Amino acid sequence: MIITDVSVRVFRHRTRRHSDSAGHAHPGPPHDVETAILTIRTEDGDEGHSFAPREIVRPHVIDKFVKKVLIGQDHRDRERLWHELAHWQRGSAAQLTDRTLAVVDCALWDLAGRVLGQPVHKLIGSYRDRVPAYGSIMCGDELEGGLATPEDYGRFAETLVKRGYKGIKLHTWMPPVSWAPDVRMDIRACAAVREAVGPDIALMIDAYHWYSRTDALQLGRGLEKLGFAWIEEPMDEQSLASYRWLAENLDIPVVGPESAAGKHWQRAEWITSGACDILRTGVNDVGGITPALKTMHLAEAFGMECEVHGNTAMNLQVVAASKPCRWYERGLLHPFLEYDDGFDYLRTLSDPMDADGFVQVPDRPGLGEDIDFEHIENNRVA
Ligand SMILES: O=C(O)[C@H](O)[C@@H](O)[C@@H](O)C(=O)NO
Ligand SMILES: [Mg+2]
Repeated sequence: MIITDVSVRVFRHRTRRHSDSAGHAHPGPPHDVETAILTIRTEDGDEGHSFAPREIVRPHVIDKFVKKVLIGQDHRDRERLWHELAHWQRGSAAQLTDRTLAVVDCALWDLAGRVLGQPVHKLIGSYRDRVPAYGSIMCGDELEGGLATPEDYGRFAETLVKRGYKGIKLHTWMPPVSWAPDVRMDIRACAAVREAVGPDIALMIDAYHWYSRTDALQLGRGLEKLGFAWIEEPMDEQSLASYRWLAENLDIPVVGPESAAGKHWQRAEWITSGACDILRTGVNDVGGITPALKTMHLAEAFGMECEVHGNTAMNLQVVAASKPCRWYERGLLHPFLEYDDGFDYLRTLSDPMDADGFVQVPDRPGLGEDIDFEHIENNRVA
């Protein structure tokens, strides 16, 4: 049970996803990227793993904070270890981020699942073994036949419905796209998708994240006419007052916060301030599975739904264990990319979706990732 080591391996893998200057993903030629795998090991030789960008688990962070809290401790004490690590954030000179808390917490949950031979959602106390997915489309671009026009979005949405999705979320155009942001273009893309898929598919938008209150209001009013299920992150989430104002002035549900700092404590403020109609959490956004579950319980206590940000095995485990959550966010998707090709360091998809739009939660132990350790060793860079 006692943790004896925390290690990081950095390896190279191929992808066609490229990040733009605002951090949003777009398709491009295949290229090599580096990813890290954090491993927590016990005296019994048991191991738990979780993936992260290499900077998130760089030696300074692992040696100065993570090892100090974890080494010599009982790996099953996730609640205490999470709080002890979180308390190091205040004095870390902003070096210990919620993302690092998340990768450590996920590796501890993975370890517990592997030791007991159970998927994480069964350890938590599962709610379901399969979850409905919405297709989360990448931000718009200026690629011929990509996501450059409202008609491109409409055509792609038709493809997603044929694939089985019963919900679709549009990330519309944002800088560095030369003419973005543009509320009218956002509404035109949403209208083209509604026209293409008909009234029975749930549609949502995740818009440019720095609109003014009046722009966000205009966008929301336009989406109400199209029967959209929610509007997400149309303004800077640091302004609670702006979201309270928007939620008061719109009928379409406002979802949030996704990127606002403060973990489940900040999400309590959004609920009590009336800043959202549907709450939002995400394992990487709030510091792990442990605080993501706390957020779910908050939402339930206030009679609210709570949607989970992002794909990946750890978010799927939270969705599977949570009644307040309606969807699994499967993406990001683009006409030029085949999402089901997965990653070359995982032997199988962590979130396989059937023709009816349901993702089957893997019954593999832990987070459920089918890790190809041979690929990792053969492509080690550190
Ligand atoms: O903002 C981003 O980097 C992406 O849009 C990403 O977070 C996306 O997954 C999202 O916002 N989903 O809700
Ligand atoms: Mg979002």
